[in-house]
Amino acid sequence: MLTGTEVLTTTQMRAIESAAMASGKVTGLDLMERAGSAVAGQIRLCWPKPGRVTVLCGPGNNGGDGYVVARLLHRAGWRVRVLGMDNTPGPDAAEMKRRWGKIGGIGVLTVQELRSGAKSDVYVDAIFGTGLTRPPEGDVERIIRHLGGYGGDIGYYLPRLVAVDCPSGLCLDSGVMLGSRRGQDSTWYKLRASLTVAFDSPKIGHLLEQGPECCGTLAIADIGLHQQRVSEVRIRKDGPPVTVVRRPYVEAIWPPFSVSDSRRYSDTTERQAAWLQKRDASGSHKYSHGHALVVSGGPAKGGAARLSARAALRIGAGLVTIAPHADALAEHAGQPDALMRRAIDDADALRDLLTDARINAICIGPGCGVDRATALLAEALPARRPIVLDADALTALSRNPDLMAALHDNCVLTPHMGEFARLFPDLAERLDATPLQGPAYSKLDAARGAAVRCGAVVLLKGPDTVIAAPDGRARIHSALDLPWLATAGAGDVLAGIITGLLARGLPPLDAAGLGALIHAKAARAFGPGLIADDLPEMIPQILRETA
Ligand SMILES: NC(=O)C1=CN([C@@H]2O[C@H](COP(=O)(O)OP(=O)(O)OC[C@H]3O[C@@H](n4cnc5c(N)ncnc54)[C@H](OP(=O)(O)O)[C@@H]3O)[C@@H](O)[C@H]2O)[C@@H](O)CC1
Ligand SMILES: Nc1ncnc2c1ncn2[C@@H]1O[C@H](COP(=O)(O)OP(=O)(O)O)[C@@H](O)[C@H]1O
Ligand SMILES: [K+]
Repeated sequence: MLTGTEVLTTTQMRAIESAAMASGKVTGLDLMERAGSAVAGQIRLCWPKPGRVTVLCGPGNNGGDGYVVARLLHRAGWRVRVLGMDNTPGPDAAEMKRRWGKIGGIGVLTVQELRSGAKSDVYVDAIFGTGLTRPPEGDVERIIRHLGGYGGDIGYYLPRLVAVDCPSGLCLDSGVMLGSRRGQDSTWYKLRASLTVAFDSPKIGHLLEQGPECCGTLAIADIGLHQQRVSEVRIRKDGPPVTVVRRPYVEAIWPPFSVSDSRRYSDTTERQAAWLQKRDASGSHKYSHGHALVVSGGPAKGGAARLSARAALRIGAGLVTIAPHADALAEHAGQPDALMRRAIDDADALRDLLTDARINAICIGPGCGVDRATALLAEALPARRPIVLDADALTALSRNPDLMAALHDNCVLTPHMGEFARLFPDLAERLDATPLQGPAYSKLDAARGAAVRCGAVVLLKGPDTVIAAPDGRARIHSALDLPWLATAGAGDVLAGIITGLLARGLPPLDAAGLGALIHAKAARAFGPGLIADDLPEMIPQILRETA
């Protein structure tokens, strides 16, 4: 269910590039020409009238792409200034530098040089790309700070920064600026490109943490590496052995803020849409769409679970039962009438209820209370039914190693960062450390590490939601355009949507991925002013619009 676009690590990208070259069908120079040509093409699409451009070229192949951009924009009538480094680049970059050298000069890549002369309409950042290994320092650091607006005038009115592959300093495996403290509004530097042109596929760092904000609009250019998008690679007889490691697979199911081609993301087929809308022949009566049980808590705590239950109903679970403590049963007498109610006071009562094998998905945590969640999880987990653990259930887990050990691959954990840190403190600590080396430890690494450790699907919530399965498959859902989704109860609704999808029979990773997508689409469709109660009510519209 749901096809996103494949996301690569920088190692995978390099392996694909090497395999392409080893196949003899393409040279490094060809790829560099195509990459530079894609960037120049995007610049001309965005700003058709030739103007002044400054191209900043670094020491490696990213810089090589920059020299191509300079040559092609010059040919298109732009007034081009190039600043580069006095270095010994690889042969392809050296050749592109030489070709540019026949057309124009190369200034020194320093802030003084950048500030001298006429201002440009467009600045092209071709300093570092996938080869960044450590925080920028020296002249390069000063240039990046300057471009980021901390160093002077250019940054403050620099609307047209175009990044080649990524804004320099961004680690494409994690989405953090190397050397910059995570999670804080960095006083270090933060480049904000208006356009980033990357090659073949998005990389992890384009989608996570600071990546989307720094990249601006993300355009993914096809540079003809399709033949390498298979796991088995044929090598020329005399070529070096190349292995392309392409599994486990990571997918982006929603693009960050703004991409040039959003059709690459979150496709549902006609058959999947029909299933979501119940137009197919999958069910003839309510039980064929499953029976979800949403465990609730004691008196005055029922709102959260009711949000979950309402969402499970709206996403199409055939039946939903809310199960509070008997003392709170009366509170649940109101809307929606479609909801069934059944008191559960203790683990014995839950065991009785679970003798009904038709209950095929459970949601536990929202408004449940930690002690109650602890007791009921001890009963529910060994039943091995699909189950979503959120809120108080996650706190219960973090306090009870026995419960943690009882998790299984039908479980979906939905922690936000605070809950994640309680559950997996060592992983959270690694994430919190200032990244000084690339590839930096990422949210994806953390979610995957957690999923492997606990043997369950882990959905780490945030503006960039990462979902990982114990077998290594993962999905990334970036929703930076939805700050209004950070509202009380939004997580309870998400837990309910996922529970409903589990009840309808989706496997846990798919239920979590599709749940995150529908949840965000509902928030996007409602817009600012959203409260969590609005989210379930938007689901019918989202289902209708699913193509
Ligand atoms: N993959 C593809 O399909 C294609 C890739 N292409 C392009 O190649 C780019 C990758 O090129 P790349 O590997 O040469 O690395 P790049 O980003 O230029 O930087 C590496 C250089 O910087 C240096 N360096 C690193 N950190 C540093 C620091 N903090 N401060 C100072 N120096 C630092 C590092 O030196 P070292 O770490 O060895 O000391 C090395 O010299 C990729 O982003 C894309 O634009 C396209 O041309 C064609 C298709
Ligand atoms: N800035 C943001 N932009 C987009 N989505 C966000 C943002 N902050 C949080 N979210 C999403 O909102 C939901 C909040 O869930 P949670 O933290 O559990 O809140 P609550 O416990 O109040 O329900 C999650 O789905 C999360 O991914
Ligand atoms: K760059």
